[in-house]
Amino acid sequence: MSQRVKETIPGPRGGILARHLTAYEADPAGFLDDCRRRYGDVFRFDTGVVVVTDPELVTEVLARTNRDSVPNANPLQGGRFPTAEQTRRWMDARQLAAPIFRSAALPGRLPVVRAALAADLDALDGAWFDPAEECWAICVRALLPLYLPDESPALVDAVLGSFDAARGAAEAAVRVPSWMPSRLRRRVRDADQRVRDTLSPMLEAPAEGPGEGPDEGSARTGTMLGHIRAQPDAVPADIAMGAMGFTLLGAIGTMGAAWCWILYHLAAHPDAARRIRAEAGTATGVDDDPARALPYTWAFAQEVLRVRPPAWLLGRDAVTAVTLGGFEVPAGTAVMFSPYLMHHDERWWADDPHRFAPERWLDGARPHAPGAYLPFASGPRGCLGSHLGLAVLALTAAHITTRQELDVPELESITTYFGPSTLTPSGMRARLTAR
Ligand code: HEM
Repeated sequence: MSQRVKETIPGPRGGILARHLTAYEADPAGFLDDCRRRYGDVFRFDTGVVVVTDPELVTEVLARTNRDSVPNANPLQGGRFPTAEQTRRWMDARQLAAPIFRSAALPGRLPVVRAALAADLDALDGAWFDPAEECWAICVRALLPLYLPDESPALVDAVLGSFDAARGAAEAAVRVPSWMPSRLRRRVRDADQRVRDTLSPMLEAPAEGPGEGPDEGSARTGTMLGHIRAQPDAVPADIAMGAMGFTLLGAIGTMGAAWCWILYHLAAHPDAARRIRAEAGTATGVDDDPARALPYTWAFAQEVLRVRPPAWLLGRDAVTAVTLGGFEVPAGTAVMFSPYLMHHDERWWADDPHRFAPERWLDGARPHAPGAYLPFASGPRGCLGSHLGLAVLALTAAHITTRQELDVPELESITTYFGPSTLTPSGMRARLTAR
């Protein structure tokens, strides 16, 4: 990499987007890939927006998050950067929540997740549904037993409401980032408040009953609520709220979208589905170590996240000027990167990245250049629940193939929607019927 700081980042004057919005919207990934071929691995995309497509540089940006960049500013907060104090408190909440999601903690937790998932999948029996509508609630209900000892329809509703409001606002923000209508802002704020109002009494109530006392707060088996209560020092309310509410909210969009793509690829690759069925039908120790007990199913989930990474476009906002690949990137620039693009770039993959091939993950060797597989991002703000997320996807594939028949008609007419926050299948109908 050249150490020389070049003066301008390549790309047309004034940026690409203003004059090519229609072409971009028609095929966002193809358009970005075309820019990459034309301008190189660092190109100027729009005023104040730079796209980076080299995995080494992307890894560098992600590793420096919280130091010289922050995750993209939220237009709902007027596009302001979080303050250093806000970031510090979120990192405290992350740290508090982390033991619940660690892979070593899965054996104690996976049975409840699996049971919740199975109940929802079985409840769909015989009905036609659009996975891109059902997936969010299914994921919240699958994760909720990790948070609370009892069911809480009120929290499920509040979390889904908040997620829905944020998603609606993200769609609108694509076109009106700087003057987000106040109606949308209010809707998001109200929905967010409902989550807080639902969670606050739970966090404030004295511990009582099974699953809530300090004994149940063990990092191995307890719920997030028990874990927070078991802390030796009282946890400040905003940090408890972050660990309880915002980790759950952070999971839904990506988990839900990935869940849809699992169904799609099971239907699109019947040979893979048969192999998963055979593996899951005889597997033992799934709750202890699903990656080891279900190696092919796990590889299938990894491959689904490769071909359809839900977070297909991510970014960081530079809070200080940075040098990237020899270019000077001024403070305030949004540095974007696309896991989707990197996952399909022949330069970074040992075998044809355009082929759906779970086997590429099986022989233990990494099938890609370092940093080229990023479904969970990386660095200090990477995904907190990556192992759990993969486990939920593998368990979904295992349950469906062993217990249900999956029908997805007209596969060829299903398209990929490159949304502002996630990648989802569009025009998909599915039916699960008990075997
Ligand atoms: C297959 C499922 C999942 C995928 C593909 C996924 C993907 C991601 C990605 C790409 C990010 C980084 C976003 C960025 O860099 O701006 C992220 C962040 C996050 N994820 Fe996941 N995720 C999944 C499941 C989960 C689960 C199960 C949880 C926990 C219950 C979770 C909790 C979080 C949280 C809290 C963050 C925010 C991290 C921060 O800002 O510090 N995710 N996820």
